[in-house]
Amino acid sequence: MLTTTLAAIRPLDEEAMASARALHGRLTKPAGSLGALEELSVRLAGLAGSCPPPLPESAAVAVFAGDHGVHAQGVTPWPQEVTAQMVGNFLAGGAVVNAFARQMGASVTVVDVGVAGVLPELDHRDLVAAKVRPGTRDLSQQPALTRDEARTAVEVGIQVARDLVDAGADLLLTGDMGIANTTPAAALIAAFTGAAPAAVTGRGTGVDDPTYTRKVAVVRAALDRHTPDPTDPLGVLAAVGGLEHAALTGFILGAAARQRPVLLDGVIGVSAALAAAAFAPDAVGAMVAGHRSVEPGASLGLARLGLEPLIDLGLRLGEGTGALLAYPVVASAVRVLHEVATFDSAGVSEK
Ligand SMILES: O=C(O)c1ccc[n+]([C@@H]2O[C@H](COP(=O)([O-])O)[C@@H](O)[C@H]2O)c1
Ligand SMILES: Cc1cc2nc[nH]c2cc1C
Repeated sequence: MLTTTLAAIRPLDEEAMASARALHGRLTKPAGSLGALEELSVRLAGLAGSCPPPLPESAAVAVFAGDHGVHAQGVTPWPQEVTAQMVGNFLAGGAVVNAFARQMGASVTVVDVGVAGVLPELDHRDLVAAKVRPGTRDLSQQPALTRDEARTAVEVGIQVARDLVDAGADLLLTGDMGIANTTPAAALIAAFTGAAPAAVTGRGTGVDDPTYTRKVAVVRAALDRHTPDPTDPLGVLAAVGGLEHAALTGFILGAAARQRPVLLDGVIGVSAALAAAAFAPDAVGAMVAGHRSVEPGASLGLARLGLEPLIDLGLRLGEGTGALLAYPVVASAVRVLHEVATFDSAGVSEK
């Protein structure tokens, strides 16, 4: 499934992009006046292979949840059981992602790809039960996952993307939940960019100074132990990744293979995007950076991918919340190509 997905990922369609650029030049606005939205809409035309590209009308967030053996190293102040408890909160509709999704008219799909704790007794109809294993191993001591486990998690993400697209989703949004998951995200970003552990490691849920120092040391120790090879993305994900990071990698690849844009949320989505780009460089064409997380690794990773985030509100929540806030910006960028009059049709004089 991974191999066929990678084979289906194509470069952007240059002809559709040229048409979109030409159309922008005829619309009733000064050339370039929509800033980043213009190039975004051009790219989406290239992804869809048509101008205008389809207006996104059915956005779907997938929140991939997993736990982390590295939690044992004291890299976060939160107890591990919060991951399972928040999955319960997502299913009950009580989390920030649910509130934002209702605001934006998006669906929320919760995927248990590796929660260690016991999920609360709830209506689980909205839960995709795809646990690869109950949490990763401690990446500072041993590989977090076997290659087989990492591949299985990637394929969970591909399948979720396929199922959402088959059900009518035309825009996919990354979401994540996993106490301690900013530690593997930092390690992945360091592995793929070559940046120093201190440059990519952030304060996650809000760690104090001693915890931050420990977290940087843990990321450094993991990289020293495994020396992950950035040209072997499955090996990197297995050594220092997480189950939700691996599944998100597959989710992004699955979106790209079906020519659907995928809006990246925070640092976990960005770390997965780097892995996806290592599998298939053309997958970057499907990626849209939703927002700039305050995690330093997120900015570093986006710069490496050549992506500029659409919004910057100082968020560091995860769940898909930053991606959701950017959804109306993406839809507006495309709507311009569908609805705005040309100078000719509206009888507006050109300069
Ligand atoms: O999206 C982000 O950039 C982001 C930044 C900081 C924290 N988080 C969320 O917080 C959790 C991980 O934080 P931590 O400190 O336990 O590693 C996890 O559930 C993430 O979704 C997410
Ligand atoms: C309460 C809580 C909610 C979250 N949502 C995403 N990560 C989170 C981490 C915590 C701790």
